[in-house]
Amino acid sequence: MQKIEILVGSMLGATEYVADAICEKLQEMGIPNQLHLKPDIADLDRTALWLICTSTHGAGELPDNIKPFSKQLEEQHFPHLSYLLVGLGDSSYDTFCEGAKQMQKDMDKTNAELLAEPILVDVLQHPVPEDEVIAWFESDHIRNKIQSWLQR
Ligand SMILES: Cc1cc2nc3c(=O)[nH]c(=O)nc-3n(C[C@H](O)[C@H](O)[C@H](O)COP(=O)(O)O)c2cc1C
Repeated sequence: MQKIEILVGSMLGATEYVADAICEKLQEMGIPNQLHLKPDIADLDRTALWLICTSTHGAGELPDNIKPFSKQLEEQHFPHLSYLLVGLGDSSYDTFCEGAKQMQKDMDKTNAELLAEPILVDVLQHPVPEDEVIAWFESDHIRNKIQSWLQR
């Protein structure tokens, strides 16, 4: 069966909580999945759907644990790969969710297909970001996208 690879970029753990919540949801749905807390191209299944969850740190930078993966993407070509993107950030920074936006640019360059509009969660408005992300994940729009990907 098709699987979902969950890639996490997190500095302080908030995005990891979000990824854990998605993992639980996928378990309930009976969809095989794997969590990657230190994403590395060599460990990832390229036939899987990738769900990339990342926060932003520094001045609009990716978290340290996912920076090497972003670098690895420079040499990749993924014309058959699909992915979803979840960003966490704080709107008091003028570099709101730049990490997730950077990740989207990196993935775009590989020719991977972004399956749906990314969700960018403002932790200032939503102190429990996993609630927002799970609502997005369970929306008809995202469920339908995942179901049609699974049936490909
Ligand atoms: C030192 C520091 C720098 C940050 N810089 C940004 C930023 O440039 N843009 C943004 O949208 N959020 C920024 N944030 C907010 C984090 O992205 C937000 O708190 C997020 O929930 C952290 O998730 P994590 O615990 O998974 O790393 C920053 C937070 C800290 C502590």
